[in-house]
Amino acid sequence: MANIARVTITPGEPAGIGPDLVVALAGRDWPVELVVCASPELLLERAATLNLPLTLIPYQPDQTPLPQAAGTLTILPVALHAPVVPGQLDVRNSTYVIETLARACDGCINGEFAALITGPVHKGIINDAGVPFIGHTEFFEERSHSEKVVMMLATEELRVALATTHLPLKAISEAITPDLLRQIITILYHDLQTKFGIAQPHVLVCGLNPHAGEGGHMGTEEIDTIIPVLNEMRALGMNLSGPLPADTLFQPKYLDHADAVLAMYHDQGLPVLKYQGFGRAVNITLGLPFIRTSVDHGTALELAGQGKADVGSFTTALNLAIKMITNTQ
Ligand SMILES: NC(=O)c1ccc[n+]([C@@H]2O[C@H](COP(=O)([O-])OP(=O)(O)OC[C@H]3O[C@@H](n4cnc5c(N)ncnc54)[C@H](O)[C@@H]3O)[C@@H](O)[C@H]2O)c1
Ligand SMILES: N[C@H](C(=O)O)[C@H](O)COP(=O)(O)O
Repeated sequence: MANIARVTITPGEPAGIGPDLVVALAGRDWPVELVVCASPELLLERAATLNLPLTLIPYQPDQTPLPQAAGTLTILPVALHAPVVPGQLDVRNSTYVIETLARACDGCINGEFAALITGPVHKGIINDAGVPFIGHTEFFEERSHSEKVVMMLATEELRVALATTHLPLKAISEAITPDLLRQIITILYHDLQTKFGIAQPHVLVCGLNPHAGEGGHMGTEEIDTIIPVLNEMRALGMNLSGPLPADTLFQPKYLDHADAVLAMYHDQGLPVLKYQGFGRAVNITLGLPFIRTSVDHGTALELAGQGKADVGSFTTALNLAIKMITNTQ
């Protein structure tokens, strides 16, 4: 990396394991500056609870970024709205969570930060506060005025992107339109090339229905929508296989010759990915004007403040963001 990059981190839900994981990140040196958008009191309290050393360095945007030394984090303060008890959600802190995401996102859009790494939020409690919130992916899409973004989760061995994200099952068929598929495939293909350095990606595309529709006898979305769009995109030079039956494509025979799988919906692709690599997978938002990676798990409220949370996915998310910064420099 030519210059030291400055990346920003949001710990997510304050009552969850996010703060534990952020404090744990300070257990080693990092080659980038880690600017955490969070309450300083929250991080110091969680470090004390976990008996981990932590010194917070005030964020100074005008200073040249320095690599983060073990035992420290750089802090961009965001005030809590209520005291935090690990494991106990408090609706009053929902807007605090949104404020951390907004500040970090805006800093990425204006070039202040080279990447954003997010800890887990609790979607339910944010909505309970009256703030409509589907997920980080959709929040950053809207805030950055991106036309469309793509959720992709990845381990060292497998990448799974989603055509639709946090939708109820009954809404999925209608959501999979030719325009959506064209947008998703274009972004996936482009970002595999530019952010992952794969010159000619090969993507396996799942069907929507059992047996990829069984020739139209178990659903017609493949014939009506997916096959025509894949043919169109192949004519543009993209290496796409499918639509393949989702129950049998996740085997080495197919995966060994592919760079990513495109699943039609959340629980078609993510259970396979998380079975294969939960705890070391990364959630990446493709199509944003900045790099955003995240953990593969949720808030795990029952583990907060106990020293039992595995920091593997957060560490992998940060390492991948650093690699992506290098790939795009
Ligand atoms: N990145 C995110 O913001 C994100 C991702 C997934 C879920 N969520 C949210 O998290 C909340 C809880 O979701 P859930 O219960 O379905 O999933 P969860 O990931 O919080 O928990 C699922 C299981 O995995 C365990 N687990 C999770 N992370 C762990 C870690 N780092 N170390 C050890 N064990 C871990 C939990 O103890 C639990 O048994 C929901 O509100 C959901 O929307 C957020
Ligand atoms: N769909 C993600 C998962 O299952 O891991 C998770 O809910 C996080 O999504 P966002 O990054 O959009 O919040």
